[in-house]
Amino acid sequence: DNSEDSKNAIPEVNFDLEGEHAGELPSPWEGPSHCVSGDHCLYFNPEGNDHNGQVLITTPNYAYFTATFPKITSETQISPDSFHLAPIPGKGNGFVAGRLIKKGEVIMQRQPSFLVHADAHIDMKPEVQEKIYQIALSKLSKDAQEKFLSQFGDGVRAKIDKNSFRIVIDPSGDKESGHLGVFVDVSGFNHDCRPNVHYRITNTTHTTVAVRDIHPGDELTISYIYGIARRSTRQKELQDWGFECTCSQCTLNSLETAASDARVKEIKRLEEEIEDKMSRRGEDIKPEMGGKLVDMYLEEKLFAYLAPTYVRAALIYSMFGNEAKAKEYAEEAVDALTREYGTHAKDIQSMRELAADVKGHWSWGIKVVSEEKEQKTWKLGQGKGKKNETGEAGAKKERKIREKIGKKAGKTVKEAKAKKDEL
Ligand SMILES: C[S@@+](CC[C@H](N)C(=O)[O-])C[C@H]1O[C@@H](n2cnc3c(N)ncnc32)[C@H](O)[C@@H]1O
Repeated sequence: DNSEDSKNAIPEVNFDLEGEHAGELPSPWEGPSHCVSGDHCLYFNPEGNDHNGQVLITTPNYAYFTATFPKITSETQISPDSFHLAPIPGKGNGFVAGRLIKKGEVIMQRQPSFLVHADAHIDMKPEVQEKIYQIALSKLSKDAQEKFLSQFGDGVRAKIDKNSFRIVIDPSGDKESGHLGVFVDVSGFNHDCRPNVHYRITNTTHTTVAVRDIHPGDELTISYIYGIARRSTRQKELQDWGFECTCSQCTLNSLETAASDARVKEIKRLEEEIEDKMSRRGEDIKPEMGGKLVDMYLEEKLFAYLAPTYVRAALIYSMFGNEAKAKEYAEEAVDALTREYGTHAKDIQSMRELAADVKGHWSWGIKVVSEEKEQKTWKLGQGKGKKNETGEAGAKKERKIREKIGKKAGKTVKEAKAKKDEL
């Protein structure tokens, strides 16, 4: 039917970039070549991904952002023959370790082969979408096309649904800038609620890192969801992927499941309590609270989410003047921040300084000092019946510091929580 065809045809237009970044798309990015509804056009980088090509379906401004992102080159990845794709009972294929992969090793770093603005993926008319997706795919190398088509899912759209990662393109975090990125080599990772591999996305670079030692024959897994949740919540979230999770944590017996759910609940309760106390000048905070939280994370095998917990524990122990524990947790924090957020993680410099010189850190002993001061104030108050100014000024200073810590710890936790939006 000709009229249907013309309705669905994608116009071949010579689209002049409009708006803020008109005409600025840096080489070797090409485009736009095909434009569809809502300003969404096709862009292409033939040199991307080792000359296998990268396609992008988005608006001119997001195309500009994406094309200007620097590539991460500082981290190395393990050799590709350290793991291989193999059938995994009940899960299709998955990655299996061929040698011992040590905690902290970077498994792989990739750029997306296919990147589409989430609105375009959701709203585009199916017939038009199928056509522009086919045109986009045809621009990639034969090898990349084969890898794309061998991914799980029926048809291009379903493959994007089941294999893409959510990427926020605008550095300011604007939600409108959500894109779906398909990394053909990353698609082999199956899900586990207690994964041994953590992934992070910086700009558009996808990095996977081992969060514990992975032994030969073990499957390499990532978590598709935010894992610090009770089993029923996790299962519900995984319904979007169309499978019932049978990971080690989801198949615990009923007693063990109850214990795990209770621990998750207690972790959340304690985190809220610490945050609350920190925002109120650390009132009633106990030095062991930070350590207890770390222990519960480890017991619950939450190895992919340790960084904010170690940061908080290190700061609390330092505040209470426990040099050995502050140093121990600060060192763990540096490693965990590197794994989970990369070498430029917020807090990493502060944790390095704390580990290197606990007593020189701004947090050192502030809780001890304030308690001594409080006592002094109390004694003076008893004797003379009036307020002690030094004590008040000290308390004011401490309140400021405490607010700073509260914000710091709170922010890192929120960042971890934001993870659940990914994938
Ligand atoms: C990104 S793909 C992972 C690779 C896939 N197994 C394959 O053979 O290509 C995602 C799909 O793998 C399957 N899968 C992933 N994790 C699973 C799990 N824990 N249990 C069962 N199926 C899983 C689901 O069908 C899911 O939609």
